[in-house]
Amino acid sequence: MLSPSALLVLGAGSWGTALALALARRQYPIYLWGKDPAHVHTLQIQRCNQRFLPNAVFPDNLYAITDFVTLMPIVEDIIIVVPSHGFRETLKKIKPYITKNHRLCWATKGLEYQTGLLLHEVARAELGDNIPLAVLSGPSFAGEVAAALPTAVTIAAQDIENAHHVAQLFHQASFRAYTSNDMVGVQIGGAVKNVIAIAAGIADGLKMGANTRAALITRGLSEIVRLGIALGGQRETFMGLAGLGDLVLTCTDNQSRNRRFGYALAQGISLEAAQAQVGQVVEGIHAATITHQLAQQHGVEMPIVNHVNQVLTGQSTPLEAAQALLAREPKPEML
Ligand SMILES: NC(=O)C1=CN([C@@H]2O[C@H](COP(=O)(O)OP(=O)(O)OC[C@H]3O[C@@H](n4cnc5c(N)ncnc54)[C@H](OP(=O)(O)O)[C@@H]3O)[C@@H](O)[C@H]2O)C=CC1
Ligand SMILES: O=C(CO)COP(=O)(O)O
Repeated sequence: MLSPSALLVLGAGSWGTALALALARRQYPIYLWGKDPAHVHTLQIQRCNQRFLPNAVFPDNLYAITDFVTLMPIVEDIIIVVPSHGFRETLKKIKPYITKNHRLCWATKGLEYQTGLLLHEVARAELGDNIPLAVLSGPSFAGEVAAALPTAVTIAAQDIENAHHVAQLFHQASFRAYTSNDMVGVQIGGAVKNVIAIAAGIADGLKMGANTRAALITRGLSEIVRLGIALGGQRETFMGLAGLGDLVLTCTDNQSRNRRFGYALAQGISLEAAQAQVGQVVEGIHAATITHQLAQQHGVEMPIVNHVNQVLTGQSTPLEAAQALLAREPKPEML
C-alpha cells in the first residue's frame, strides 16, 4: 500500500484529537479540523488539546486547521469524529468537495437522532454509493489512546478490502486494528453499549454492587445481540471488540462519560445537571430514545434500554427503573 500524502480528521474533541495523535505516530501529515475557530486557534498556539487531553503534546506532523476545503484535493482518506448529532451536518460540509478519489471513515458512536438511521445509511443518503465507507469502533478511551496505551479496535466496511486499507492506516503496536465486514453489527454495538453504560452507572450510583453490574452487562449484551441481529448484524460481531469489548469497558470504568452520567442521575440530580457535570458529549442519551423506538419497530425486547429511556424521559426515577427491572417475571436465560 502506498503511504497516503495526508489525512484529514474532522472533529477536534477528545476522540478526534486522540485518533489524530495515533495516526500522527505513523508519520503521515495529519490535519485536524475543528468547527470552532477559537478552539482550533488554542490548539495551534498550545500544541496540545488542553481542554480534552491536556497531557498529549502535538508532534510536528499534526496540524490543527479551521478550513479543510483547500486540503480536499490532496487528501484521500477522511475520518469523521464528530458527535452523532453533527454527523450529517459534517457530511453536508464535505459533500461539495468529495470526488471519486476520497474514502470516508468515521469513529462516531451513535445513530441519527431525528431518523433512527445508522450512520452508514446517513452517509449513503448524503454522498451516494460511490465513496468507500468504513467505521472504526471498539473499547478505546481517548485519554489512553492519546497516551499510546495498547488498544484494539474493529474497522468495518462492506468491502473487506476497504476495511483492510483503513486498518493499515491506523495499525501500530499500541493501536491494533482488526477488520470486519459487519458495519451494522459494529455500529449497533457502539451505539447501544452507551445506553447500557448509563444503566451500569445508575446501578453503581444506587450502590447495587458488583453482581448487579455483571448482570447488567450480560443481559445488556443480550439486548444488543437481539436488536443487532434484527437489523442485519452478525452474531459473532457482538462477542468481539465492538460488542462485548466496548460494553465491558464503558460499563466498568469511570473514564466513560455515559457511565458517569448514569452515576450522577442516581444521586437525584436533573438530566441537565448530570450532563453539565460530565461536560462532554453523552451519546447514550439520544441513543436510548432511538434504540427504544427501533426495538419497538422490530418487535425486540430490550427491558434495560426501555427503563433507561423511561428515566431519561422523566417517566421514572433511577430507583423506580431499577425496581421495575428487578420485578420482572423469571424466564429462561436466552440471548
Ligand atoms: N472520547 C472517547 O473516549 C471516545 C469517543 N467516541 C465517540 O466519538 C464521538 C465524538 O466524541 P468526543 O470527541 O469524545 O466528544 P467531546 O465531547 O470530547 O468533543 C466533542 C467535539 O465535537 C465538536 N462538535 C460538536 N458538534 C459538532 C458539529 N456539528 N460539527 C463538528 N464538531 C462538532 C465539539 O465542539 P464544540 O465544543 O465547539 O461544540 C467538540 O469539540 C462520539 O460519537 C463519541 O461517542 C468513541 C470512542 C472513544
Ligand atoms: O466509547 C467510548 C470508549 O470506547 C467512550 O465512552 P464514553 O462516551 O461513555 O466516554
